Amino acid sequence: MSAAVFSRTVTRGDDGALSVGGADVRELAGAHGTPLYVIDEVDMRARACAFRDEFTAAFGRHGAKVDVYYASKAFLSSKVARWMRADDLCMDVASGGELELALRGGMPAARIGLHGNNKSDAELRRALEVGVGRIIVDSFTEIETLDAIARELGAVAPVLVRVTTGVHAGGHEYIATSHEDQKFGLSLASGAAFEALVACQDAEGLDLRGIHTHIGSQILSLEAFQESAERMLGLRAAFFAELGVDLPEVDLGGGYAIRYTPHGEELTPRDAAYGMAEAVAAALAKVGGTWPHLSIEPGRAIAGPAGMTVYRVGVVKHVNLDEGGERQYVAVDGGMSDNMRTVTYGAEYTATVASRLSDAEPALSRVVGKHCESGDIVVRDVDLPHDVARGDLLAVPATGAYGRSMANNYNAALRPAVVSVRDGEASVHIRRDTLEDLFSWDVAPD
Ligand SMILES: Cc1ncc(COP(=O)(O)O)c(C=O)c1O
Ligand SMILES: N[C@@H](CCCC[NH3+])C(=O)O
Repeated sequence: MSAAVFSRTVTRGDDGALSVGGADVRELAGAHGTPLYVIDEVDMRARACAFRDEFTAAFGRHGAKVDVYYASKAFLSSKVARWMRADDLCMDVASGGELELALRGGMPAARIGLHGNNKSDAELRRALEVGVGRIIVDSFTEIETLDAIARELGAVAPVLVRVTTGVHAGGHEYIATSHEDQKFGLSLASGAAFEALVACQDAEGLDLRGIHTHIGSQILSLEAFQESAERMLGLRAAFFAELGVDLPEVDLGGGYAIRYTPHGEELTPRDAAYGMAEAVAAALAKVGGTWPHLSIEPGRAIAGPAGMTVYRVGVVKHVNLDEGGERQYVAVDGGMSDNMRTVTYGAEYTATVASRLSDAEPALSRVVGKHCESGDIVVRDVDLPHDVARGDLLAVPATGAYGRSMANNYNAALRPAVVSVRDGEASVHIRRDTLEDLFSWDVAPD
């Protein structure tokens, strides 16, 4: 078993079966069906608390405050919102739907930040009506629109301006978000970010609280975060120099890398916290300014390692390779409908037989789904025992983030359930789609 990749309560029993949170995966699969996303509650909440505590301690040494906003796009259910509220985190939502789920779970609106590069009028209005703590404005159009809606409602919208710092970082082009040529934010280099700050400062319906940046996702390098912190504080210092306004808040986004495979690497909350606190201290020493109230937005690093997907093996094929040798194709009962990350970003995962021990020879294997695409791959390369067979359970670790939240109904697939486990008890967060769900979306002919 790839112990380093599975969540902290995962163990393998004498009969070879995995258990998580004190529950046997065979029983979980029997009770809830497969594919099944299983969240280790202890692990996920420990990760959330580690970000909270390490950042509080690292920035506290400088007398500064930090809030941790869990980036709910990684995985959201109202139960998760309840955990985050109980563990004193705040929450980042990226749509009206995520906002409603966060509120449903009891997350106080004042602890919610609303993101989005193209928020609708209805989303902005709703955010103001419920009183979200911050709206991260992403364009001049949004600044104008939000100002108008706020004034119409007799409200003042607390805003941060999303800044594109030009730092290129992230595990894949599609998840890098702070280089110039992409859709998010307002450019630091072109002066658009500065101009947006002035526009927010001048708008009667807006209360300019500060600046935000998110450089990308699955980032290992502290240097990228350090560079972005320095550029952000430089912008804040320039704004102070020109307008005499000391922006109180700076949000440095999420993006901390996790380990997906035994040879993968991660950026731990501790290394991230102390690295970033030192970076902010160094930047302030260089560009000047008071310590702002900081915030960060980890998503993947809280939810990802805490989750696994349990599949049932259906068909196993052995295929000859051009270069010699063979590959074992292990087809499971899900695929690109429950894990879009392999096909979208070429993401790497690992897998293990979860229902028994095997002393068969390892075989070069590829775990594939049941969809009508040859790119429907869950795990591109992994050693699995040569006797893996129909009926076995397979567990793929580190699928807690961007698994269920990016799941889809391709080939009219029924999206899997999500359960969390703790002390042997399972709790359903999201139930499996049913045929009735499919029929309810389909408008049948008269
Ligand atoms: C604005 C913003 N904040 C936070 C995140 C969370 O990123 P991650 O899950 O990599 O921590 C994202 C997604 O990349 C994002 O777009
Ligand atoms: N969905 C992406 C991360 C992008 C997050 C949102 N900015 C992933 O699975 O890696």
